[in-house]
Amino acid sequence: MGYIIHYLKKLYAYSGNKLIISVIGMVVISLLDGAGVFLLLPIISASGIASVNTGASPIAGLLTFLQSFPKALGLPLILGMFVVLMLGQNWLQRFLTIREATIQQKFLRHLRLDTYTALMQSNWVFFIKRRKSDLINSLTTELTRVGFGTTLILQLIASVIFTLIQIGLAFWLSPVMTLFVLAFGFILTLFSRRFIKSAKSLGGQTSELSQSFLAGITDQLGGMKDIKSNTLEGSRLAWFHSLTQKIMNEQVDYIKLRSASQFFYKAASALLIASFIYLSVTLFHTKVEQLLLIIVIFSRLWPRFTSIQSNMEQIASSIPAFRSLLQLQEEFASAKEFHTENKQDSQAISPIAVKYGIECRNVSFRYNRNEPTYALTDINLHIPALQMTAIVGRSGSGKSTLVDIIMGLMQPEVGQVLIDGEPLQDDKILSLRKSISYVSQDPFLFHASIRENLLMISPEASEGQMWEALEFSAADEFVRKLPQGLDTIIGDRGVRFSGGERQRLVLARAILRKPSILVLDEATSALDTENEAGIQEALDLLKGKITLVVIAHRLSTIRNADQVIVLDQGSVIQQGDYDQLAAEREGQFSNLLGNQLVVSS
Ligand SMILES: Nc1ncnc2c1ncn2[C@@H]1O[C@H](COP(=O)(O)OP(=O)(O)OP(=O)(O)O)[C@@H](O)[C@H]1O
Repeated sequence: MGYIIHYLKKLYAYSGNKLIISVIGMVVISLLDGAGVFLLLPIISASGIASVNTGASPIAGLLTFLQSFPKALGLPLILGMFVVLMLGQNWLQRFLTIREATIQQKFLRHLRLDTYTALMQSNWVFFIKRRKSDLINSLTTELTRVGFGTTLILQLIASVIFTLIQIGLAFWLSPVMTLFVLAFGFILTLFSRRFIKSAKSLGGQTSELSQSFLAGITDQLGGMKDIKSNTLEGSRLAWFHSLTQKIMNEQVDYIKLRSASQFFYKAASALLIASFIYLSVTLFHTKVEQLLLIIVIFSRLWPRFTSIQSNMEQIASSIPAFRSLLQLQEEFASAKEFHTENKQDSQAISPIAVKYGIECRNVSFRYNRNEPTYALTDINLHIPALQMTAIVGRSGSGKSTLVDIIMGLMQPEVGQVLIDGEPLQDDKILSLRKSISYVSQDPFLFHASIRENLLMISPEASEGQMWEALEFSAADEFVRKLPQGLDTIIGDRGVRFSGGERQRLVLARAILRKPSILVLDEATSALDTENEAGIQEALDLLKGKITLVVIAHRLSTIRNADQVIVLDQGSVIQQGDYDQLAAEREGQFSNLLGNQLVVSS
């Protein structure tokens, strides 16, 4: 329940007085509806269908007033009042429906924006610990369920207000009968708790199943080539069969539950009305006009009772979604990377110009603090400004982890990173990030044109600057050959281009930003030797102008590095320039070099 109250408070904080006005509108509608019911008596009386004793009725005054009119005028007058009342009520209802829908949609958008902004502001560690598909599920399915749940709560509030006002009117007419009906309603509520509990548990299953469904589908679409080439279709289909069966069963169970509760309520209502009329006539000797009004009120009220019950079941089933979204938002809050108050603040932070260099002092890092294995242990190194530093080592030796720490994407568990002697923290991280261009092992391109991909990183770039960047990364030739040139749309994750072409496009994008630090993590691994040599020459021209950090498996690409750092099992085992390390016969570097010469010969 706490989760729901949290979102209701958010809704109130967001929509404020608009929500209060809506609630007041609901009260007015309920009162108008009640007034319409009360008018039934004068209608019956004035039409002469039945003789109604008006003496005991709370609206006796109105009846006496109407009786002062000639008979021919009385009925049209009262019917006219009835029509005006109903029109007013329905107009107000329409107005409120649109208003509520607008509040709800705006709130849903606000929720989406809030959540997505928090996601964007979370640190990198948050993302490496989370399954991507779980995040997608939370941002789509769960968030929509929360939005829908909030709508249901508003409907519930409307129903409760309507019910309370109608009960008040009924109480005014006949306290004894009303208490009788309320006692009956109370007993039913006790039974309804069972239904609500089951609905909540089914809602939990919905969350789990939709999470597994999305995770599986995302995995399989990502690995389709492996599935096809290794004939794994059968086992994947078996998984799909079993999961869809569970989803189907869960949905059917939910419908069964809801229809069972609806049946229970409707059966109870038939029983109630029968015993109610029987008791009214035999025991309480209720007057005809009172009985008539109470029957009308309760026959309208009972469906509301049922809809309250149904709303509560639906809300209960969406509680797990409320819970998971709230937990996610709490995780976002604790993973917030920068505590700059607003966009202007973060825009005001300018890129850093590294003068002397970046230093790692006694840096150790573990991905999981509950496990003993360190990805980096006691790293001490210096990356001089405006020079090229290469990081090499066997697969899994910690190269990417080291670069992530240097870029401030992850914080060391022990030790610190210093930029020109100052610790890398808070605003400094953002400053550093603004001066870095990073190209990863798996280059990412947006599903947009080449031009848009380039402009995304440097909106001011001219056509000439874009071609210059493409020339730098040896991509100009193949882009020129494309019929649409710069306006060619890059397919999903760049599938329209080969791995090497993608790498070159991403490199062009990185260089277009005019970074003062360029970090290349296996950024040329998919290139042929000719293209790689071209890029090598271009990088050599950057020496002395920007700080270059290059991770490379292919050691030929780092021949001109000013400094080479060799990592092994998370520790620096060698450090020096290329020729010096190549000359250390016992060192791992000459070993790696020897292996590559054997492979390439
Ligand atoms: N997200 C992660 N969670 C847990 N452990 C990780 C994670 N990423 C990397 N590791 C572990 O940290 C160690 C260093 O990994 P890292 O990716 O830095 O190595 P690398 O030298 O860049 O490897 P490669 O050359 O294969 O890219 C490895 O043992 C790896 O299993």
